[in-house]
Amino acid sequence: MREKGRERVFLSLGANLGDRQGNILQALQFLSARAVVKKVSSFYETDPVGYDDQPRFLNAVCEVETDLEPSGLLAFLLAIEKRMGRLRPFRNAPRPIDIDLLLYGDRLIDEADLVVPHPRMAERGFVLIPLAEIAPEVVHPLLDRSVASLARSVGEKGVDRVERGLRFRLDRDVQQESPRIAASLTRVGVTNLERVIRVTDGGRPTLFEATLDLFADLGPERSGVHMSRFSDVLEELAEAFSSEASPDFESFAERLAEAIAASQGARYAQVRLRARYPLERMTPISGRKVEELATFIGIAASDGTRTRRLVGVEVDGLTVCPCAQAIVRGYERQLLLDEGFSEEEADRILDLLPIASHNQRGRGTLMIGADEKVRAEHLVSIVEASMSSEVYELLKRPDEFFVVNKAHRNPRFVEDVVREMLSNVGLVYGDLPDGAFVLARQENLESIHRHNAYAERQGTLGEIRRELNEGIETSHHTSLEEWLRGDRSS
Ligand SMILES: Nc1ncnc2c1ncn2[C@@H]1O[C@H](COP(=O)(O)OP(=O)(O)OP(=O)(O)O)[C@@H](O)[C@H]1O
Ligand SMILES: Nc1nc2c(c(=O)[nH]1)N=C(CO)CN2
Repeated sequence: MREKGRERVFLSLGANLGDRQGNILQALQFLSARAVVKKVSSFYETDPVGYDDQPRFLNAVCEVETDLEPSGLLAFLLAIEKRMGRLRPFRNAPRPIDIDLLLYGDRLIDEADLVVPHPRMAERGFVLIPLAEIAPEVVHPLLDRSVASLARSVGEKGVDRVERGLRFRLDRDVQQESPRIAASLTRVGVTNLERVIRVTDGGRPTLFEATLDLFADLGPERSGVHMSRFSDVLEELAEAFSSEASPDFESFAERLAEAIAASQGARYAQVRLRARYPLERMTPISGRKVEELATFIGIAASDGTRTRRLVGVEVDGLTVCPCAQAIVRGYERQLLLDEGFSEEEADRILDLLPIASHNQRGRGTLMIGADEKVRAEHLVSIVEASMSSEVYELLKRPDEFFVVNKAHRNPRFVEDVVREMLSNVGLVYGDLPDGAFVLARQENLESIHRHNAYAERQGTLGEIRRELNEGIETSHHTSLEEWLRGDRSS
């Protein structure tokens, strides 16, 4: 957004010596050191005006925002020209770069070394045609005519729009050639692509810094995917999304997977997205509002006709080791017996008091794949309820005691946490079909070891329900990849 009262400033750039495109881009880069370049027109190849016996020009126009006053800006432009090797052997001589100040808001300046609007702009097609492209409605303050109208008057003769790019001949499309070894590949693509994406959460558009992995499959007959198309599709979609109502991370991933399948001509495309999401929470005892960040995960896969999607979360919590707690309890019981307490008294005392153990930060992951909408915020609560205790960024003393006490009353191994998650999912999502998918994972950063403890269950809700409700062990655990690729009716 333009700051209130800030004037729109337009510059023209021209070059007809050396690497003309490189020179204009270099000048724009230098300009960015003291101004914000808001818009740049296309590049135009133009007939020389004034002194004919010289090479054709490359011209462009840009709009900048700057806090430099006109005289300071002119000095800056001249300094850039000089820095880029501009000599002035005679008027209208060929030059690696020329930067003119066309318009500075509505200001009229007529000084010895600066005239604004630029005195010759209204008769120059190489200025007006690119200017009309980025600011047709702007009015020339002396002539009181719009740029579009001035451009129409001078016409486009001798001003030809050119594509930017390095000149090279693409004789071969290497990615489309046959590979030496004809094996198909399961997933090929880009990982760790970082982008700011916009999600309209409840009508309010919010920016998220997301990390994306984008994949397509590759047939045995093609040597490669089109890497650049992955991010092309992403940019287009990110733009389209900003104007749409209430999509979420999973639908972003879903549309992206569909667009990748189409753009790559792939039979299978997969998108994995992670973003940090702020959650408003309340501390347990002091009731203070705190904001916490959880990791939201969106995964989608498309075969061009059908798309499967998952929503997931990754949440940190606290787990207390049941094994160490049992050892401590046994030790304390003996101490009490040695002090003369009866067995009954010792057990009563130990039932009453919290028992020490080692505890650690655990990372729980829960993902659900279904056509039905599943809210990631709800999954956060399921994961937290499955550990010994949830954790908080900020705790007052009574809150701290609450967490420590709760955790020691609920000792859990990684296996317990995963099983709790499965049971809680069964409880909360009784209405989801058997074909829905669940991944529950817990990794504990053990405090008394250097290694981590890990447990995981993947499977369809049907498989999990058969075990939980009917006690029938399912020998096959449908994996995430299988579910994403396969038939959901299982
Ligand atoms: N609006 C303006 N933008 C840039 N330079 C200007 C402007 N008004 C006056 N000048 C003066 O013109 C001088 C010569 O400029 P320059 O050598 O770039 O001219 P040119 O590009 O060859 O010709 P033209 O001015 O017709 O584009 C600059 O040193 C500057 O002081
Ligand atoms: N086509 C074209 N002709 C010119 C140009 C220019 O940038 N493009 N600049 C000039 C002096 O500023 C003189 N003539």
